Amino acid sequence: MKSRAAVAWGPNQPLSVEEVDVMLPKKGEVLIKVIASGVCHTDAFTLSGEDPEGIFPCILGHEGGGIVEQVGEGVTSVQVGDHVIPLYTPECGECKFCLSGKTNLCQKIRETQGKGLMPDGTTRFYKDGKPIFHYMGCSTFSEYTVLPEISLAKVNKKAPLEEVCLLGCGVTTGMGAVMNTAKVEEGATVAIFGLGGIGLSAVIGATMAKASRIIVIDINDSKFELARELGATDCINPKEYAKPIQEVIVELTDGGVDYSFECIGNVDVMRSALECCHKGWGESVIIGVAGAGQEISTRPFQLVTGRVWRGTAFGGVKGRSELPDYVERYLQGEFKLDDFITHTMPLEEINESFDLMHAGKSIRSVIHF
Ligand SMILES: NC(=O)c1ccc[n+]([C@@H]2O[C@H](COP(=O)([O-])OP(=O)(O)OC[C@H]3O[C@@H](n4cnc5c(N)ncnc54)[C@H](O)[C@@H]3O)[C@@H](O)[C@H]2O)c1
Ligand SMILES: [Zn+2]
Ligand SMILES: [Zn+2]
Repeated sequence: MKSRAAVAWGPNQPLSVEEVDVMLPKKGEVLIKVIASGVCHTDAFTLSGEDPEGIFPCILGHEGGGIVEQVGEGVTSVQVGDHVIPLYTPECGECKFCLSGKTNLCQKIRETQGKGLMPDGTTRFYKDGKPIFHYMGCSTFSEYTVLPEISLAKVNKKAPLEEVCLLGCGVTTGMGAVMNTAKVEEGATVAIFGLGGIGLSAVIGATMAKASRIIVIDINDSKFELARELGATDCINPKEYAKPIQEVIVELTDGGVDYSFECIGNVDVMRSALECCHKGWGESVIIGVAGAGQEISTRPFQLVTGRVWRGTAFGGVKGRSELPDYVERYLQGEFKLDDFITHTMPLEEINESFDLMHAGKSIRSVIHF
């Protein structure tokens, strides 16, 4: 079938909105009509050519909300008309990782997904007979897209897909990192580096966890107003200090914070985030994705003296079994999503969303199909 899609023909080129052919879903696959998709920094990262897994041409987008249009052979967990959120971290429920109960990193289709292909090793997108690759198993910058059944979370139809699409990546990642990965407890002190969609969601998570102090750090002052509204208690711009920002935070907090979160993808900031943690117990969680080949460093003594360094993908959330509950909590008013949506636009204007992101003017742009 025909579909409008924003095709990334190569790194560092604007996306090209055109008509592509989408093949019908095969065994275990589902065709969905995408209603809305957020634009995440990870899309920009891949488009920049810095992502070692980036394969072109591809259709980017991984923060979507859609409606099941057609199911392939053997699909039983979703049916036509169901509202779904695509998952770049699937949940098969039967691989070693799913069965461990210790991680959300299902590996069932990892190999083919990383190559931009469906589990059978082929693609469902073509242009003039030429294959176009999938992206993160989602490719939500297309009006129609095909996903494996295990990569779909079925959610409450009452939730507006134009908003809960953000739960497909950014908001869940930030909130989950705080509540699931770090398990921030009431009264804890928290530092959050970077106030994009991820960092601001971490602020929401910290507020929900009743952290006593939420220190946010960004080089763009314009991010502070919303951060404060969401519960940040101290806003710090590192540009205003001559000394390393970790020293500033350690002084401010009588020895360091209980938890810190890096939501930028900058390895130097990752070091600051670890070193602003309290001796003996402080934990730092890396969320940001650094460029290919980059490495983190610190003095091992930082860890010997009790600090913990860890990372998280998709906030540690198991998509099929746990994401629907995030949607319910949103519907019950526990947190808002419209605060994050600074811009909406049709697919035809998608390149503008990348410009806004690079200029630091947006938190999230959402594409409406
Ligand atoms: N681990 C995961 O599962 C996961 C999921 C989604 C996104 N990510 C990654 O998280 C990161 C953040 O994504 P986003 O969409 O929120 O990005 P974004 O670009 O919207 O926000 C980044 C923020 O960091 C600030 N910043 C940049 N350099 C800084 C510095 N040196 N010190 C302080 N602040 C600085 C920017 O001003 C901006 O406000 C990206 O690296 C993205 O790839 C990870
Ligand atoms: Zn993302
Ligand atoms: Zn699995």
